[in-house]
Amino acid sequence: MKFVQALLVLLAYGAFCALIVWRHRQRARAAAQRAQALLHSAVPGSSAGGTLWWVVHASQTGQAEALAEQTAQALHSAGLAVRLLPLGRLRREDLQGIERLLCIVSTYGEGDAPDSAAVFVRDLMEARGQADAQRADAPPRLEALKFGVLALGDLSYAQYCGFGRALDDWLQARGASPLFERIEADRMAPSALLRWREQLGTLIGAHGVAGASGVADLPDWETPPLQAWTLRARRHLNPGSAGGPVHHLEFVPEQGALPVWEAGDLAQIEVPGAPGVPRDYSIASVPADGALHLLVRQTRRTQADGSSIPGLASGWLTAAGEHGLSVKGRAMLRLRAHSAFRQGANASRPLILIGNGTGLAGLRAHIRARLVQSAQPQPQPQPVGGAGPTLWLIFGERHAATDAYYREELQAWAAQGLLRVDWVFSREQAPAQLGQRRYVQHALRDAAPELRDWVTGARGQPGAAIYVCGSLQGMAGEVDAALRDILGETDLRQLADEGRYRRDVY
Ligand SMILES: Cc1cc2nc3c(=O)[nH]c(=O)nc-3n(C[C@H](O)[C@H](O)[C@H](O)COP(=O)(O)O)c2cc1C
Repeated sequence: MKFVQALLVLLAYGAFCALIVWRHRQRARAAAQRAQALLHSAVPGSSAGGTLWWVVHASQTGQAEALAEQTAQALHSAGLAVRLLPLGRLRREDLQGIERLLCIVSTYGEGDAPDSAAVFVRDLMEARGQADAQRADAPPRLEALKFGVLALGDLSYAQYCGFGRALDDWLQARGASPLFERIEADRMAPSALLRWREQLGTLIGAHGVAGASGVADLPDWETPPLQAWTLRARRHLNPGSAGGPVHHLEFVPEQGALPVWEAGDLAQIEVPGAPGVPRDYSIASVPADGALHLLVRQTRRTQADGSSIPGLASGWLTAAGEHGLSVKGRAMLRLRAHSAFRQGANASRPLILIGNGTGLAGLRAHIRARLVQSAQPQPQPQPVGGAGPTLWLIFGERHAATDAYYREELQAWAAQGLLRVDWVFSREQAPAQLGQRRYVQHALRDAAPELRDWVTGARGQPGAAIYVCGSLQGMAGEVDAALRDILGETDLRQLADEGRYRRDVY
């Protein structure tokens, strides 16, 4: 009897959990569908005069993009006509006809625009030809435009909110007038996001349709809560390395099933010593791996007396004991969709994956996603041999003996013909070549003809997409220069515009 009762309770609990998961998925799907409906398409609004509200985002890791989706949704729910798109897709002709514009933009590099806005900066913000306003490339005049800017940034950078400020200044210099003072959010500060929301409320109050729902009714506006995850395993991948210790970590949720994410997404982790300042890490696995994998290098901070101690977040993640996270210990974590680095429309293209150091994490997730896909039964027999692998990894580190992370699995996939791996070790040169270190950009230049074949589709496969993950300093800039030389400036720009050149750099 007791057994039956227990079974019934268990079944009821199981059904309850399933319902919660189902409702959560329904809501997430509905939110994604709403955002999709707004993307690139004007939603017919019933506002007086039918003014179209343009909501644009410039985002590297998706925070500005998510806030722009929520902003667009709020306006739409209030009965306003809305168009949502990346700032990089805003054309000169569009801009000249716009009356209302809301910009949510982050800052990267040293006060620069995110990659997706590079076209806008180059073609519009840096346009010369002031002397002759009739010229096609003259900076536009925007007297009819009223706009608002939400600038995302991080106060620890010298050029705080550099791009948001530059965009604001540029719009005003072109004759546009601000609807309200620029709002700056230091590391997504809730107080700043609240001010943005209040400004939206005011705009909606003034322009929205009576009776329509507005900001207050919006679901999913808040950042999703952190969840408790358990560190299931940790492995030191580079003992004896000249570089900082690199660890492979595996997390599973403390309760419930593994949530869904895609290759390219990020995990945000809050470290006990730094509440409210979560750190982003590229996820190195896909859900089919059964756990969330991270690749973390222990960094060191120099103290006032010249001695160095482990970095707050990386130190905690990579050490057990009192000041660290032990295996079976708990970490508070949330997943962040990073649409700019997902496969998206590149799902059936070959991938060229370029990175260094722990940048291998994001690239490994893409490789694993493809292997999971290829392991599933295919409706059509896949072409065997002939055209060769559809994944090409070009990975740079220091020493072959210590720093070839995931060597066994990568080599196994290479042996199966699924993957081409080019290892580039910078400190393996013969003594005579010392001082001429070899990095991924050199490997790219050496393989230029093959790279062109991959990208143009000359191998009998669709043209490849290029993904770069790793350090901005040194690697990403040099890789970009090498790609420009190999493929030509215009073609590389075209690839970026088509979403076939994507970067996750830090
Ligand atoms: C490599 C890197 C460089 C950054 N440079 C700056 C900067 O110069 N100024 C600034 O205010 N914020 C800077 N940030 C912080 C981002 O702007 C901030 O994290 C923002 O919330 C990211 O939004 P997104 O997810 O929409 O790209 C930088 C972040 C990274 C990872």
